[in-house]
Amino acid sequence: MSSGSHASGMTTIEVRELTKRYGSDTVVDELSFTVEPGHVTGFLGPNGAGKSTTMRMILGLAPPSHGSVRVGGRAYGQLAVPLTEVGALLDAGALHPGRRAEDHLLAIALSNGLARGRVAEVLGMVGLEKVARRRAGTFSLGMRQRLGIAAALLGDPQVLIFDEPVNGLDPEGIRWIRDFMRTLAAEGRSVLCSSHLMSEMALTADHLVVIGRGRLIADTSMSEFTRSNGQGTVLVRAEYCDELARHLTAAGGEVRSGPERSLIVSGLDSTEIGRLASFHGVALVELTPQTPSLEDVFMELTRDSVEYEGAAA
Ligand SMILES: Nc1ncnc2c1ncn2[C@@H]1O[C@H](COP(=O)(O)OP(=O)(O)OP(=O)(O)O)[C@@H](O)[C@H]1O
Repeated sequence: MSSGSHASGMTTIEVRELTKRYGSDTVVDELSFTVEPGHVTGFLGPNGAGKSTTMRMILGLAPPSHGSVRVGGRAYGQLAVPLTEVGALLDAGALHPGRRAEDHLLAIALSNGLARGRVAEVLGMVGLEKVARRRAGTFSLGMRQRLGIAAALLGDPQVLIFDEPVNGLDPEGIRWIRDFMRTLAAEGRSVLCSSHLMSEMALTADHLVVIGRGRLIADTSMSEFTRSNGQGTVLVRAEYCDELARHLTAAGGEVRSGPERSLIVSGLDSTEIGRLASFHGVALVELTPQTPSLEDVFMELTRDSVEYEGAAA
C-alpha cells in the first residue's frame, strides 16, 4: 500500500522562505527551517504567531504567497498518496458526532486507497480498540484527540504534524500524547508539534523552532537552548550575609536580597562565590544555582512580537 518513497529515510520537512499574506497582513514572513527525522521538533510561538498557517501550508491546505515547502523532497501536491507520507492532527473537533470511531477511520482509509485492516491497527495503537463502535460525539476531548491521531497514522506516514495537540487535555492525556510523540520520533519519523507553552515543549521536543509575528526567532536543539539560556543567578545563604554581600559586590557580582535572608547573585557563578566565601572565611549555609524557567526565556524572546500584536490590535 505504501508508496515506498520513504525508503531513503529522507523524510524531512523543508520550509524555505515561506510567506503568507492575507491582504496587507504578512502572517508568515520568509520562514525557513527543516524538521529532521528521529526528532520531535517543537514549533513554538505566542498565539497568532503564524504556527497554524505554516502547518496548513505544509499540508497543502493553503497556498504560500511566496516560498516553498517540501516533504521528503517533494511538494505536497506531488505526493501520490499524501496520507502515506504525512499525517496531521489539526483540529480534533472536526469529527462527525454521529459516526462510530471505526467507521470514521474506515471512510478515510477507503477514500485514500488504504487497506481496511489498518483501521483496527491504528485503533490499537492509540488505545481506542474497546470504544471502536462508539459514536465520536460521545468521546471526551482526550478520546477525540486519540481518534484524530489514529486517523493521522492510517497511512503509516514518516512525517507527522500536530497542531497544539495537548490544548485542553488533562494531565494524563497530556502525558499520553507526549509519550506517543516521543515514540513516533524514536521510530525514525519526523514529528512537528506546535505549542504556545515552552514548559510543555521542554518535556517533549528535541529541537525547537520559535516564531513570532511569522518570523523565525530561534532554530536550535532543546539542549543548546537550555544551556545557552540557563545561566541564571545563584542563591546564597551565609552566616554573615552582609559581609559576604560586600565581598561579592567588590568582586564584580550583582547582589540583591532573596527570600528568607538569602542573597541572589548574578555575574558570578557558584564556584567563584564558593571560593570568595572561603577566602574571606565566611561560612556558607547554601549555594544554589537558579535556572530561569524556560517559559521566562521564551516570553523574553517573543516579547517584541507579542507587544507588536497588542499594539496592532
Ligand atoms: N484565512 C485568514 N484570513 C486572514 N487572516 C488570517 C487567516 N488565517 C489566519 N489569519 C491571521 O494570521 C495570523 C496567524 O494565525 P495562526 O492561526 O497561523 O497563528 P498561530 O500561531 O497558529 O496562533 P494560534 O495558536 O492562536 O492559532 C493571525 O493574526 C490570524 O488572524
